[in-house]
Amino acid sequence: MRIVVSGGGTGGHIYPALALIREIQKVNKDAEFLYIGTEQGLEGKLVRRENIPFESIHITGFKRKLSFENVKTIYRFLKGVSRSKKLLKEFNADVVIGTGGYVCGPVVYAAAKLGIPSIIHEQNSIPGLTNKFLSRYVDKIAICFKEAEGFFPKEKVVFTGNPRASEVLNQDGKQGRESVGLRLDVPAVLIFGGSRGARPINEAVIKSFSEFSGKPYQVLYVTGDAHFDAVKKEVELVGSPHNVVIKPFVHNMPEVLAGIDLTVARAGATTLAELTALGIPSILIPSPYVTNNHQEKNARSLSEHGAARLLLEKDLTSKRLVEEIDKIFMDEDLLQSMKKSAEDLGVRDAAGRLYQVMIDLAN
Ligand SMILES: CC(=O)N[C@H]1[C@@H](OP(=O)(O)OP(=O)(O)OC[C@H]2O[C@@H](n3ccc(=O)[nH]c3=O)[C@H](O)[C@@H]2O)O[C@H](CO)[C@@H](O)[C@@H]1O
Repeated sequence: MRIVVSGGGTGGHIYPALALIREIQKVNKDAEFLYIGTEQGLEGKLVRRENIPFESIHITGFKRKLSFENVKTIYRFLKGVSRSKKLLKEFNADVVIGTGGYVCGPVVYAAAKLGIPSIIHEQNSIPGLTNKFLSRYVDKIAICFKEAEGFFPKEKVVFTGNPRASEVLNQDGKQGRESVGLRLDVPAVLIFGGSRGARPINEAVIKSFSEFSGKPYQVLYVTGDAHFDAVKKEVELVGSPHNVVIKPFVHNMPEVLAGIDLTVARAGATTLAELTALGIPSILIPSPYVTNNHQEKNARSLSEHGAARLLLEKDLTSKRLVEEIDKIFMDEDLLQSMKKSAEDLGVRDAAGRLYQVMIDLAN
């Protein structure tokens, strides 16, 4: 099968695409892949690291306000469609899947216009602009939250879950801990703000450093690549406790997650798919800066089930952050019940389900 995958901008769209590719490679040695992304997004870097054939197109997103930029965006979209058509024909694609981000717009639209079977994968509980637009043209829409169903034509929707949930399974947590310098004998909390890091979380974490120093747990704090230098400067001023490990980005997240007892994170949909697949309790601080506040809705679907505790950014202080972590670590019953509730929500066979949708369509 010749498969074109497109998805970009942030890790939340790219990691599900990569997970899907890796899972298909395991079961179908003859499958061939072409990834179409942009040069500006994280995908150029992440996909090339995996030695997957990569082609790029130039595209930007629509501004919600009326502006001349939107005229340029329409022009880039049309140019992107024509380049995508050329790439799809040259590659002779059997099926095309978009996992989100602006770049999927022209690629998946071009596939639909050429009559190539097409799918979009919506990770979130509320879809973004690109997927809403594409839903009119594609053959199937794979979703990860039941709440997303109502936004799409009913007959096209299929619940698959997020392929990243399958990829994080069966990893070696001991190796994960050792790879980032965490001790093996003390509980560990991972704190990170999505694939790009989040300044409000960074600010609260740095202010918590003095409190962390006496705690019976250790902290793996991932700042996000772009924030690392600024954080390092501030940390030099306040000093870093011996039980806090600081990293700009973690490339082996599946392995690291396998060694983690509790997570503090934004509520990006792919992160949530990983946490539920592994049954990791979490404190979720949804980003209020995303379309239709979709992260809060993502987060509530876990917190209402007892799998996570919700901490809104407006209530985030260093004191509250440490209190929330302590509350869970000091109460073994709470920790275990959150673990179990998270596990109940995991869709661990998501990659296989999504691949099956692709096979059915291509045939
Ligand atoms: C600001 C924004 O628009 N965020 C969106 C983006 O989030 P974002 O890109 O942050 O996506 P997620 O939180 O869903 O996923 C992050 C991914 O990056 C990985 N990771 C993260 C940090 C790190 O150091 N190493 C690493 O590998 C995580 O394990 C996960 O696989 O896409 C998500 C999925 O559509 C959306 O729900 C989010 O609202």
